[in-house]
Parts: sequence; C-alpha cells; structure tokens
Amino acid sequence: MYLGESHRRTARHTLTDLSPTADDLYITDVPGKGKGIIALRYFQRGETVLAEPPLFTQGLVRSAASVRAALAQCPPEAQHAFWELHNCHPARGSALGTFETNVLPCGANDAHGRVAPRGGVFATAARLNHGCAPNVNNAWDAARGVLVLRALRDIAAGEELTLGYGALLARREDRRAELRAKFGFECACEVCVLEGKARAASDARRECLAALYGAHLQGAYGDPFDGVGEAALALRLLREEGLPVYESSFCYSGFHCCAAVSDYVSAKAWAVKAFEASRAAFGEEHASYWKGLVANPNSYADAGSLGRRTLAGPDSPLWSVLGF
Ligand SMILES: C[S@@+](CC[C@H](N)C(=O)[O-])C[C@H]1O[C@@H](n2cnc3c(N)ncnc32)[C@H](O)[C@@H]1O
Repeated sequence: MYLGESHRRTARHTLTDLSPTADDLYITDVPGKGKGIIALRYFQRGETVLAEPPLFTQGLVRSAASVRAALAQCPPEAQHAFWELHNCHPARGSALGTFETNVLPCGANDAHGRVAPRGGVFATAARLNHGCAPNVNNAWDAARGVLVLRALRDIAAGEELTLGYGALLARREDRRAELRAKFGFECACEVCVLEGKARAASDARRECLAALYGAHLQGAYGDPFDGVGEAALALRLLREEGLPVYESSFCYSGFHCCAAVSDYVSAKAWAVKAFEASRAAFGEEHASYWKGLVANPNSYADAGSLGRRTLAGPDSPLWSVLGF
C-alpha cells in the first residue's frame, strides 16, 4: 500500500495522538486490517527498520497460566502494551490468545524444520500486518536480545510495512486458507486483491516457485546446467512476484552447480548475489558464510566434484535467450 501525499499529511496529523515507538515508523489504522505500521521515511534495501526487545518471551510449551505468570513480572507499561494488542484467538482466552496472535520467533525458524526455542511479543512489531509480497523480514539478534526488522527491498515513505506470516509460495486460495485457519482473516494484501489474468499469472508463478523450491531444497537439480537455469528462472519469478526473501536459497543452488563443475567465475557471481540477498534479509553476520565463498568459491566442500564445464552467473543474458 502506498499512501499519497494527502494521506500522509492526515496520518502525520494523527501521529501526535498515537505516540510512535520508533522515530521513523508510526502505527495507525489501515483499512481492512486493523492497525498497521507505516514507514515515515524511505528505507534502503537491507536497512534496519526496527530493533526491538520483547515485552516477554515464552518457550514452545506454553499456557494461559505461563503467559500470565510472565506478564506479571513485566513493568506496568509493558503489561498495558500487551493488553492493547489484537487477539484473533478469543477461544484460547485473552492471555494465550493475544500471545499466540502476536508471537514472533526469538531464534531461527527455517525451511529445514528448525524451530526457534522461544517466542516473544513485541509492542511495535506486533502491529505488522501480513503481506504476500512482504517488504520486511524478521531475524532474532541473540547477542543483543532484540528482534531486528530489515527492509527486503527499498521502501518508500508512506508505505505499510508487511511481514510474511505463512507459506508464500502457494496459490492465492491456499495462502488465504492458511491465513484464515491460523489467524482468522481474509488477506487483503495487494497480491490477494489481483483479479482475472493478473491473478492467474501470479498463481502460476508461485506454483512454479514452490515446485522449484521443494526440488532445490533437496538438491534435486538433475544436470548442473538445468540446476543453474532453474535458479535463474526462480530469481526472475521472485522479482515478478516481489519475493526477495527466497533469493539467497536459489542463489545457493546456482552457486553449488557452478562450483561443482569448477566454473568459479560464475560461482562467484552467484555467491555475490547470495551475499547481498542474505545480508538484506538476515544481516551482515548471517551473510558472512557467503563472504568467504565470494573470496574463494573453490573452498566450497563440493567444489570440483563433477566434470569441468562452463555455466553462467545469475545475470547472464543467456537465461532469457534460453527461456529460463
Ligand atoms: C499480529 S496482528 C497484526 C496487527 C493488527 N492488525 C492489529 O490491529 O494489532 C494480526 C492480525 O492483523 C490482521 N491482519 C494482518 N494482516 C492482514 C491482512 N493482510 N489482511 C487483513 N487483515 C490482516 C488480522 O486481524 C490478524 O489476525
């Protein structure tokens, strides 16, 4: 959502009443979504948008009693902030329902089934609405004990910040069904409101991405040339769908295939792209793995494991010529 100049002025007018918790963001009503967070300035891709400590955290096994006990240890203003939050699970009671509506991982949740050992509730980040083409990503900074939100792409002043709550590589009906079941809402994001041919094209791209993601996660590339071509195709589809959060995973496939056939020029180009995507989504520290491979792609464990061939980097014109 991009708010025009007049909306921004109106929104700024309400700012004084809403006491923003960060100078560059503010929380306000967003049509059809309850409250949401609006960027008050331009954020560059990879920039930290918010770093916030939790009000309190809980382990994976939690109950209304454990939430209430943790809350009782919090200062009164934190308790007040918690009770102000949305509860989309009223059947689970006010304490547990509010916690489960707003919890974000304090650790890594990933595609390999790793689940963060704790979850926390954050006064500002809890106001992030879901988007099927999210513009921020969340990562837990264990050293500082804060949740960090980073811009996945450039964000304009006046844009709403959105996070992916569920599986994004799925058709609209499947995404909506998951969000309805888990959070009780009909997604009103800019991808879900597409109709006709635009919606069919989006569904087809996401279905193709889901198939590629599943195969590449298992290293099922087939021939290395096909693996690199599929990775290039995936990057194009991700660009068209506004899904940069998956870029580094596909860059890994491109890198792996090129390094395996000793094409270190192309491997390096994939590693550079993976580094940039990983840093934007997860931060410099997380991306350090790629820094080493940019400098020395031949230090990769599977480097040179297949016969020598020349493939191509992610931005090679070859891929569009060949229809990838
Ligand atoms: C974690 S809260 C987000 C902040 C919330 N809007 C509020 O007012 O505090 C999750 C709830 O926000 C609403 N929501 C989030 N994303 C939405 C979307 N894309 N479309 C419609 N409602 C959404 C739903 O009511 C959902 O249960």
